[in-house]
Amino acid sequence: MSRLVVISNRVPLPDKSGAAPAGGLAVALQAALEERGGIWMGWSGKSTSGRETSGIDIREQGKITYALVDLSRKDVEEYYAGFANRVLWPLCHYRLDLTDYARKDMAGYFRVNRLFAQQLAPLIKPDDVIWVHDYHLIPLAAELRQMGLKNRIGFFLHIPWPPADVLFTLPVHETIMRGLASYDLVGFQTRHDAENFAGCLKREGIGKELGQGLFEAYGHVFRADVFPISIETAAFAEAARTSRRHALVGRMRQSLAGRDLIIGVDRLDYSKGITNRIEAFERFIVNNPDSRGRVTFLQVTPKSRSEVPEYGDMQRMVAELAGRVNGALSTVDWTPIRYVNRSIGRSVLAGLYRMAQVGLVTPLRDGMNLVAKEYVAAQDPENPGVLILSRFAGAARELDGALLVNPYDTDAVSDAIARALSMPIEARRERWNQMMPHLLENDVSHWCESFLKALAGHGETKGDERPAETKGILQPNDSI
Ligand SMILES: O=P(O)(O)OC[C@H]1O[C@H](O[C@H]2O[C@H](CO)[C@@H](O)[C@H](O)[C@H]2O)[C@H](O)[C@@H](O)[C@@H]1O
Ligand SMILES: O=c1ccn([C@@H]2O[C@H](COP(=O)(O)OP(=O)(O)O)[C@@H](O)[C@H]2O)c(=O)[nH]1
Repeated sequence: MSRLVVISNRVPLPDKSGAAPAGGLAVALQAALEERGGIWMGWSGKSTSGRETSGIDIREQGKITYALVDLSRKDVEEYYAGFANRVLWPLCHYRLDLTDYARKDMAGYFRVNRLFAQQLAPLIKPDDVIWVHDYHLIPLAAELRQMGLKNRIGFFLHIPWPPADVLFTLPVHETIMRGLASYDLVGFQTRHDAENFAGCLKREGIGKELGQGLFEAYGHVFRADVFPISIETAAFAEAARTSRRHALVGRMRQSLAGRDLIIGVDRLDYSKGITNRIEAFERFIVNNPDSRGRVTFLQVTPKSRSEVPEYGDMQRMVAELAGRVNGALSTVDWTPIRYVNRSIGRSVLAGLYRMAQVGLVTPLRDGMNLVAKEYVAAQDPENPGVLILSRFAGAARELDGALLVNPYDTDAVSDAIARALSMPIEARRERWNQMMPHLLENDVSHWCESFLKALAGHGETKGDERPAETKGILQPNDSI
C-alpha cells in the first residue's frame, strides 16, 4: 500500500498521549495515515517574528510524520487572511459583496503555495499518494508537477464551488481552474458543487467532459467527483449517550428547569446565517406567545478568523442582535437566548445536542455542515429531537429527515421551529430513522476510504502530457 501524504492549511497535532484531536476529519485522516504510514504537512498556525517563513519542523508520532511550517506575518496576512479568507471563502459562499481582490494578496497566496511545494517536494517518494485539502492550497499540485513530481495527487474541497458567473469575477479564475485541473482527482461535497465546477470548465471552453466523471483541461485528463464528508457517527452517538458524566451537561439540564431547548452551534462566520436565525427565533416567540418562558435558544459560537475585518463586524452584529432580542423579550426569570462566544469540547456538545428538542442549523451557504450530522447522531433513538436544516447546506442533500428551510425566509424558519417543537414522537422517530442508518453507513472513514480508492484507481497522470505552454502552469501575474 502506498504511503499517504496529507497537506492541509491547519495540521491537527495529536496530544502528548498520541490521541487524535477532536474532530472527524482529524480522526479519519490520522487513522488512514497510521495504517499506511505517512506525512501530514501544513501551517503550524504560528507566525515567525521576521519577514521569512520558517524551515520545516518535523515531528514523528508512531507511523506519522508531522511537517509544520511557521509562516511570516506577511504570508499569514496575504495568503490566509487575505486571498483564502477575503477572496476564495466569500466567493465560494456566493458573497461577491465581501470579496476584496487585492493583488498583493493574490501574489501572497501563490507565493505560499510555491513555498509549501518547495518544502514538501524533498519529502516525497515516487509512489506516495498525495491528498491536498481545501481552498487554501488549490495551486499546490501545479507547483509540484512543475517540480517534476509524477505522483497521484488528489484534492478535496471542503467548501462549496460557485457557478461560472460568480467564479469568473475573480481576476485569477483561470489560474485557479488550471490549478484544479492539475490534480488527478478533484473531490466536492455535493453533486451541485461538481456541476458548478463542470459548468466553469465548459463555459469558456476551458475544458470538456469526457463522461464518467472524467474531464480534460489544459491537456490533462482528471476526474471530478462527489465525496460528502461525514463524522465518526457511532463514536459520536456513544459520546452523546454517555454525556451525563460531564458535570456541565448536568448543570445545563438543571438550568433549563424543564424548558425546551433549541441549539445552534457554528463558528462566528457570516456564512452561517446566525443573525437571520436569531431574527427567526424572535419571530417565533412573538408569533407564539405561549412559548414565552418555555423555550431556551442556546447559540454556541466560538470566534473565528478575527483578523479578517468582516469577521470582526460580524462579532459585533451578532452580539448586538442577541442583546437587543434578549432585552426586548426577557422576563426576570427567563432569558430566551443564551449566546456563548467560546468553544465547547465535542463530548460536552454531544450531550447538549441530545438534550435539545431542536437542532437549528441554518447557514446561508455551507460546504457540508458537520454540526447537522452530529446533531442527528447524538439523538436518543427513543425520543429524538428534530433537525431544522438550511437547504443551502451540503448536508441537506443527505439528511432528508430534516425540516428543510430557506434561511433567508424568516417566517418559514419561525414556522419550522413551531412545527418541530410540536411534532409527535412517532413523526420524530420516523424522521430520525430516515437519517441515522445513512450516517452510520456513510461515516467519515467511509468518506476517507472512498476518496483514496478513487484516487488510486482513476485519473492516472500519463507523464508530462500537457502541451509545452501549460507546463509552467502557475503564472499568476499573467492573469492578474
Ligand atoms: O481553519 P479556520 O480558518 O479556523 O476554519 C475552520 C475550517 O472551516 C471550514 O470548514 C469546512 O469544512 C467542513 C468539513 O468538511 C465542512 O463541513 C464545512 O461546511 C466547511 O465550512 C474550512 O473549509 C476548513 O478548511 C477550516 O479548517
Ligand atoms: O464550540 C464548538 C463549536 C464547534 N465545534 C465543532 O466544529 C465543527 C464545525 O464543523 P462544521 O462542518 O459544522 O463547520 P465549519 O466550522 O467547519 O465551517 C463541528 O465538528 C463541531 O462539533 C466544536 O467542537 N466546538
